Amino acid sequence: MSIKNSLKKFGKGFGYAFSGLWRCIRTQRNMRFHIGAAGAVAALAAICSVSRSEALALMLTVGGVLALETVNTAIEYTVDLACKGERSEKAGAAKDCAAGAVLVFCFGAVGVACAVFLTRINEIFAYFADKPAAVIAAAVYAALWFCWVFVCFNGEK
Ligand SMILES: Nc1ncnc2c1ncn2[C@@H]1O[C@H](COP(=O)(O)OP(=O)(O)OP(=O)(O)O)[C@@H](O)[C@H]1O
Repeated sequence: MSIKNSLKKFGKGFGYAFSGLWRCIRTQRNMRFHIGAAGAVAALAAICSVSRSEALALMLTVGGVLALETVNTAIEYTVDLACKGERSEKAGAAKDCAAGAVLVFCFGAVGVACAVFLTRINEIFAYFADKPAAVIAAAVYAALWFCWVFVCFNGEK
């Protein structure tokens, strides 16, 4: 295969990956929830000016949750394809186990977030206490997050 064709295929691979991610976002409420949570974590990290190692831990856990949710979606599609609409105990168990894996990682992510942010809770309250605009921005973010999770792309499979 020529280098030109190899490069073309390499580029196309990224396209397929982004298309998979976009499908996951459109079809999975949980994925949209995680993305909203990632935005909130990024904002809190900026407010608290976390250390480099804390930022690293947060980025790894956020990335892990999003990646695992994408794998969970792939497993759901594969199971649905294999079942062709039939119900089966094993199919249900496969989906439940995949969802359980995401849940375990989410518990870990919440642990990391607590370890980073709970020690700075006073700093966070102090930041919002004298900035009414920041409180309004947080409320608007929460409302948009809710719509992003429960209204956008509703019913897409
Ligand atoms: N083919 C199947 N056979 C048996 N149980 C299934 C099957 N498909 C799904 N289930 C059960 O239903 C649960 C939810 O399945 P899934 O994540 O596919 O969502 P859904 O039923 O399509 O609904 P939605 O995506 O709207 O939340 C699974 O975790 C599993 O327990």
